Order: sequence, then structure tokens, then C-alpha cells
Amino acid sequence: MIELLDPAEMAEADRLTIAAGTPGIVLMEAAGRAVADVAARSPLGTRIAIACGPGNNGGDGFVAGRILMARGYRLQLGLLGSIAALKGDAALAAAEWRGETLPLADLDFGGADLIIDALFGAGLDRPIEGPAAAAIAAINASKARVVAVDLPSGIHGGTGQVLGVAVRADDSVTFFRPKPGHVLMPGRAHAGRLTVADIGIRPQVLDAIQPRTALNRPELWLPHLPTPKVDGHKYDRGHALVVSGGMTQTGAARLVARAALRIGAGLVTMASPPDALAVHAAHLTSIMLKRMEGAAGLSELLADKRLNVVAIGPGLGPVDVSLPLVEAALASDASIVLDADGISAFREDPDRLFAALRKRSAPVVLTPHDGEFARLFPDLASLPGKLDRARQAAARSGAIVLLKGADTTVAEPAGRAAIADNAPPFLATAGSGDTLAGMITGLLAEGMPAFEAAAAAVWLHGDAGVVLGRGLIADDLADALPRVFARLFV
Ligand SMILES: NC(=O)C1=CN([C@@H]2O[C@H](COP(=O)(O)OP(=O)(O)OC[C@H]3O[C@@H](n4cnc5c(N)ncnc54)[C@H](OP(=O)(O)O)[C@@H]3O)[C@@H](O)[C@H]2O)[C@@H](O)CC1
Ligand SMILES: Nc1ncnc2c1ncn2[C@@H]1O[C@H](COP(=O)(O)OP(=O)(O)O)[C@@H](O)[C@H]1O
Ligand SMILES: [K+]
Repeated sequence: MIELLDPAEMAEADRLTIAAGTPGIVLMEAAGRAVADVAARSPLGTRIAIACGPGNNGGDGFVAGRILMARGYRLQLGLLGSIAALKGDAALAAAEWRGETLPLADLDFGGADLIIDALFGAGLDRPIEGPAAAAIAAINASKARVVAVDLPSGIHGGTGQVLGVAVRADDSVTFFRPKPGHVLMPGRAHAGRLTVADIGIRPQVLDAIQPRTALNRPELWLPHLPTPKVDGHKYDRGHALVVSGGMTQTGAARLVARAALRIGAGLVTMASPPDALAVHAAHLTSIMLKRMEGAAGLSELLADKRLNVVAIGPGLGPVDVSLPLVEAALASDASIVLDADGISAFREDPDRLFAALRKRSAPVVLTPHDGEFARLFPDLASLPGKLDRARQAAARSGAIVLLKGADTTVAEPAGRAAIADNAPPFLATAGSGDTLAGMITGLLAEGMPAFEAAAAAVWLHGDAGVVLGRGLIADDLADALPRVFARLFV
């Protein structure tokens, strides 16, 4: 598992390591050397400019400068503030620097081939202004390759937000573990290629820190991915019910159903309003079709306890149609994936949804995009950072909250969260979210725990996007799953 450490957690990793006997300057030496190694992928003769800030991020810059100078690079180093004002390890690192220290404003960014951005890292706590902002504008205007130390300066390590202005790096070299700010947008776009360097912090410090955020990678959920038993029966793999909207909007529900079946549900049944039965009958093959007369009809279907998960929301229709249907689903014992119109149905009264959620024991996965999220959690929508938004929404609602986008984040009420970085932008296409809802549904049907099911579906959906690449449409995504699984299990 790849844990993501926010600035407070990283500071604790640092503190525990120092307390266990490794001096801070030893960590800083290792950090600066790792930065120098990445910079030194550019050949000798490269003109390097190093911008150092007033804290330990700047200290790493001094170390990298010393090492690169010893390797024969031509370089200039500029400092924000004075050497005399440096403290602790940064002061020690600066004392070992034998070159000239220019005022930051005197650095010739335009004449550099490579810039090392050591202005601010984990200690950034307010918007950047004044000379540092001017330096960042000059870095971004230059044609040089930019290597950021820890984080691109201006990116908040915990949220990925830009505080004022931020460096656009080609490479970022971070230490011990990646930070949420490297994965969450826009931080990910600013960070470029990420190198995670071992600087001598022992993984055992994580036992004390207990990080709750991870990169969404298969190792997070693969141990929970259901595998059909040799002597298994289709009913062992669960039976999902997908609730369809009316005659003119049936496609979304079919995307959900197909994805649920492809990912592994043993059986999938489409619950269709009477007017849409003929449309579905003309399209469906391996998916079963049942007539559903309004909310009462849905409750009748759900009296069959073998239906262990309901997907409801995609193409469901306006609130007068959708709200009673969702309430009927919520009153059942089945697990629920609530998406799209099913979420928007509660825009006038989100507490009504939360009250219903509190009464349930089977899990609910909410899968909003930003717009739907703001309808349910208007006050949380403006929080900086998708991680906090998803986590607080999960805590409030008691549901697994999956907040979509390029950095889809899944959070559970108890606080665990996973951030994905594998989804290509080709996934931003009509119906793609419906397919994702179906993938979660299928994994829940198979009995996968809800947080892991949501995280797995996000990754598999993203990988289906990678497999298909440019030209993908949502109709293809479910059918790419066999190839996705083949890659996963090579
Ligand atoms: N943790 C570890 O294991 C290791 C960490 N290491 C390195 O340490 C880095 C963290 O160092 P850090 O804590 O000193 O913070 P850093 O990012 O240098 O910034 C703080 C300085 O910036 C200032 N400042 C802040 N915001 C500002 C603004 N908007 N505009 C202007 N000024 C602003 C702030 O000033 P003040 O708030 O005091 O006015 C303070 O002087 C980390 O990213 C990594 O590179 C490695 O050496 C190895 C091991
Ligand atoms: N820029 C992007 N990069 C990667 N994935 C994206 C991007 N934008 C959207 N997505 C993904 O595409 C899907 C879109 O879902 P949604 O907004 O519900 O669309 P729809 O309702 O058309 O299905 C989500 O899984 C989302 O995470
Ligand atoms: K930096």
C-alpha cells in the first residue's frame, strides 16, 4: 500500500525519526542528494539556477547545490531572505555551501537550462505574494526544465490547491512517501513526474502515525476482490437490481447493468417502468428484465432478498419520479449505489437522505460529480481539497462517498480514503459515470466490502480508460474489463 502523508503526518515522521537517533541534517543531506540525482539527469554543461526559500525546503536546495557544484555543474543560487535568518538544519546546510548566495530577485531564470525550485514545501501555509510570487512567475515563464523539491512551490501538500501562485514542474522529488498534494488536482498537474526518495525514514514510523489516506492502487483492494469458487454457482456471486428511468432515458441503466455483470455479479436484473419494457427487451440479452410499477413496484421486487444490491439514479428522471423510488430502495435491506438523479432527488432536503442512511445497516455508496456533491453538501463544496470534501461528506452522511473527477477520491465514514491517479481524461465522456456505478454495483453484489469495492471500481474503470485510450465511448468500458483483469493478473 502506498500511504499519502499530509504535512502534519510528514512532520511527525520526521520528528519520530530524529527522536530515534537520526539527526535532521542527515535527512536533509539525503533529501538534497536525491534532488541532485534527479537534476543530474541533465548533462554537465547544463546551467542550473536554484531558488531557495527561508525554511528547510531551502535547506534541501543548498545541499543539492553543493553536490551539483562538486559534480561540475555551473550554477547560481538565490535565497529569499538572508542567510543570517536561516535556522536549524537549513542554517547548517547553508554553512556548507561554498558558492555565492544571490538575492532571489537577482537569479537569472531566463538564462538557466534547469531550475531547482526549493522555495517552499511542506511548510507553505499562506498565499504566496511579493518577491516569491515574482520568482515563481519567472520560473514558469522560463523554458528551463524545472525540478521541484518536495512539492512545486505554491502547492499545498495536503490539498493540492494553489496558494496564490504555484510552480509548474517537470519533476518533483519528494521524500519517504507521496503527499495528497501530488495526486489531487491541480497539484498533480503542477508536480510533473514524481520521484519518491528514500531518505532514511523507517516505515515503522507509520505504525505510530496510522495514516488514513492511500493512493488507489490494486494492493489496497486486491486482497478483497472476490474470486469465484471452483464449485461456485451464479447465486454465490450476487444478484444486482438496476432501476431504470422511463422510455426515453433507458441507456444509462443499461450501461450500469452491463458493467455490473461484466465485473462479476452472478445475475443482473433490470427493473423497468412499464413504458420502457419494450425498449429494454429489444436490447438486453444476458441481463434479465422485470416490470416495475413505481415505488410500490420496486418495494415488491426488493422483497426478494436474493437481490443484494440496488443501483439507482442514472437516467432515473425528475424528482417527483426519482424521490419515491430512491426512498423505496433505501427502505430495503440491500446495499445501494446511489448516483446521478438519485442524488439530486435530495437537493431540497439532504437531511432526509442522511436520516434514511442512519437507519440502514447495509452500505450505501454515493457517487457524485462536483455538481451533485454541491447539492447534497453545499457547505462542504467550497472546502479546499477533494480529500477533505469527500471525508467530511462521508462522516456526515454515514455513506461511502466517491467524489469523481481526474483525482477521484473515495472516503468512508471512519476516515479511510483513497485517491486515484490512473484515470485518463478520455473518461470524461457521456455515460462514463454510469459505467462506474455499475462496476461498484457488481463488486458489491459479489460481497466485496463497500470501501474496497468503490476503490477497486474506480481503479478498474480508470484502467479500462487506459486500455481503450483515445476514441473510447462509455459503451466500450464494461467490455474492456476482461482485458483489464488480464493485465491485472499477469
Ligand atoms: N519532513 C521531513 O522529514 C524532511 C523535510 N525536509 C524538507 O523540509 C521541508 C519543510 O520545511 P519547513 O517546515 O521548514 O517548511 P518550508 O516548506 O521550507 O517553508 C517554511 C518557510 O517558508 C515560510 N513561508 C511559508 N509560507 C510562506 C509564504 N506564503 N510566503 C512567504 N513565506 C512563507 C515560513 O516562514 P514563516 O511562516 O516562519 O514566516 C518558513 O520560513 C520539506 O518540504 C522538505 O523539503 C527535508 O529536509 C528532509 C526531511
Ligand atoms: N479529466 C478527467 N480525467 C479522468 N477521469 C475523468 C475526468 N473527468 C471525468 N472523469 C471521470 O469520468 C466519469 C464521469 O462521470 P459523470 O460525471 O457522472 O458523467 P456521466 O453522468 O456522463 O456518466 C467519472 O468516473 C469521472 O471520474
Ligand atoms: K519546492
